[in-house]
Amino acid sequence: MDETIRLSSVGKVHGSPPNEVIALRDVTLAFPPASLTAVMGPSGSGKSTLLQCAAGLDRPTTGTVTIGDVDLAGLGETALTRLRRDRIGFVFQAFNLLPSLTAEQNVGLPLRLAGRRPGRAEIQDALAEVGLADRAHHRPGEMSGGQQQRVAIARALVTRPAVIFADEPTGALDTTTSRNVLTMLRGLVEHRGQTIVMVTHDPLAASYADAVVFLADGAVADTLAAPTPDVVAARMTRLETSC
Ligand SMILES: Nc1ncnc2c1ncn2[C@@H]1O[C@H](COP(=O)(O)OP(=O)(O)OP(=O)(O)O)[C@@H](O)[C@H]1O
Repeated sequence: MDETIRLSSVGKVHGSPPNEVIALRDVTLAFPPASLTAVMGPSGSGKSTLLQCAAGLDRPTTGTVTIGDVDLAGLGETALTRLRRDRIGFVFQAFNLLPSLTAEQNVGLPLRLAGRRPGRAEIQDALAEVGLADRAHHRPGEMSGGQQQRVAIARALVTRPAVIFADEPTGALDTTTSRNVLTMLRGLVEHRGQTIVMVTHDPLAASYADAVVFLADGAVADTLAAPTPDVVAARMTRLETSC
């Protein structure tokens, strides 16, 4: 089953006249299965809006978003909520784990929200995928930042989503820990065919991606395959100085 995520001529206007802000302009992109895509761009260039529209958290003003052959615009609120819950995983800069729950309970949360009693094996599998099989009974406060982010990634994986959207997943981590988390994300793409779309400001993080999409003023300014940190940094500098 082809589960490519496609944005076709997506535009997004926030607010209403006279305070309209055009956040996305005619964005056409595809995120193919088993790929890691980095989304970069200056502050206010539309990265978060792009993620929100691609994830069905916000509806585009114009254009379409499809996951495989499902057009998100054709879904009512209930169906869209179900699609987000079952087919999309989210990872955030601040981990967003519940502090009073163990790693195992945090990872099981999306299944509980879907009305299912989580199976021990599926939670253990998700924790093993992020190298934390032995931490199932620890609470977030008993783990390092990198370990907490790995629990959050296990939580995103547990529903076997078509795509994981990650908003600055290494933004709160030091360089060494970031590298570990990025290597792990890369491994999920290579070994289990996971599709991941990651917003980042960090050229090093972007260099782990298969492709980088650069946004400027709401439009795709450039794309780069096989990125290296130096080339990414140079393109970012060029974009930041031209806006
Ligand atoms: N709810 C909103 N209402 C009005 N304007 C908004 C809203 N959300 C975003 N914007 C505007 O849309 C534009 C794009 O914002 P967005 O948050 O997508 O950018 P970004 O690239 O993620 O920025 P940053 O890197 O600073 O987080 C900005 O001009 C922003 O001020």
